[in-house]
Amino acid sequence: MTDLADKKSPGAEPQTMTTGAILDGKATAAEVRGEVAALSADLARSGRAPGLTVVLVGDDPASQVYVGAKDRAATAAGFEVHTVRLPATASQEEVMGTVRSLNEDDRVDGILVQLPLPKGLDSDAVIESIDPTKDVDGLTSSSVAKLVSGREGLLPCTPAGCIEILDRHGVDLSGKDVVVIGRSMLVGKPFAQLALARNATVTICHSRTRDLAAHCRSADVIVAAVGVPKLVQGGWVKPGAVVLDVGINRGDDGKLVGDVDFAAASAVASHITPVPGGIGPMTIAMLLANTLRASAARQGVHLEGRIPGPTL
Ligand SMILES: Nc1nc(=O)c2c([nH]1)NC[C@@H]1CN(c3ccc(C(=O)N[C@@H](CCC(=O)O)C(=O)O)cc3)C=[N+]21
Repeated sequence: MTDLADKKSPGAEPQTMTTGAILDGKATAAEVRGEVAALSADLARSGRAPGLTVVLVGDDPASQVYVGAKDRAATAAGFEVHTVRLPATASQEEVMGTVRSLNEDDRVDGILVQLPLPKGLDSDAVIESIDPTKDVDGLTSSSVAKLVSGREGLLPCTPAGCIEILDRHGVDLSGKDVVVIGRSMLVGKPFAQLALARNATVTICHSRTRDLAAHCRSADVIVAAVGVPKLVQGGWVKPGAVVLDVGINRGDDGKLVGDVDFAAASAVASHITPVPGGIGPMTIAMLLANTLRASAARQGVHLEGRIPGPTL
């Protein structure tokens, strides 16, 4: 964690405003990945290393970048990683057939189908075809049902990464007013469920919300996950609030920008995640943790309690 107050030049006026601490997702994710790598080595000694297969359909440039990052991180953690590449013209049956053969492959502990799929493919049906015990993205209806009903299961990686970075910095959600901006199945809805399980009071805002700024101004924690560059302004953040920026928007200059105006929000927030270097790296770290968990379960090895990441 970097305290912004440390960056003052010598002799500067003492800071009277709330100074935000940057929640360093890159460093926190590295810590998680190190723990996963050590457990992965234990597992490899007693049986075999965790196996992750990523299914990439088409040639979306952003997806190529993300899949490359997942592959490198999983390889560095000692996993057996494979990427199955299918052309953008692949049929529904070809994609689902690929998933079914991975379901039956004993060396594959985790299956991740990179989203979004090319137009014309039914991604819900593809996701549903994943064996729930191998659903390291936590997106199948089986995983969603477990999350909503409070039973242990594989949690979606981005929301899990949000909780994990808070846990590792001593930020407790119990009793807090949490505002989630965005209602996607990948982030907004599952994060709201996790925050609820941590006893937060949760409001989910979306495109039809009448006064988003007012909701944000009253929030103790803001989670921005809509994909609108710099939507959350500094004046929307209550002094001392916690801000998690899940937005990954590519600007015209090619640079990444989040859903939060970081410069303005970081002056008032108590803790804030940057983009890049915030929730993105945590997402990948949680994918590794989920794959490790799935692999230990498949191999009948009890690592529970030692695997990083939130549980219900
Ligand atoms: N089935 C599926 N599961 C996913 O989890 C999934 C997906 N599909 N489709 C796309 C989104 C996006 N996503 C990211 C993961 C890491 C970074 C990440 O590490 N970003 C770096 C920067 C990377 C860069 O420079 O482009 C950072 O924020 O610091 C970003 C985005 C996972 N997703």
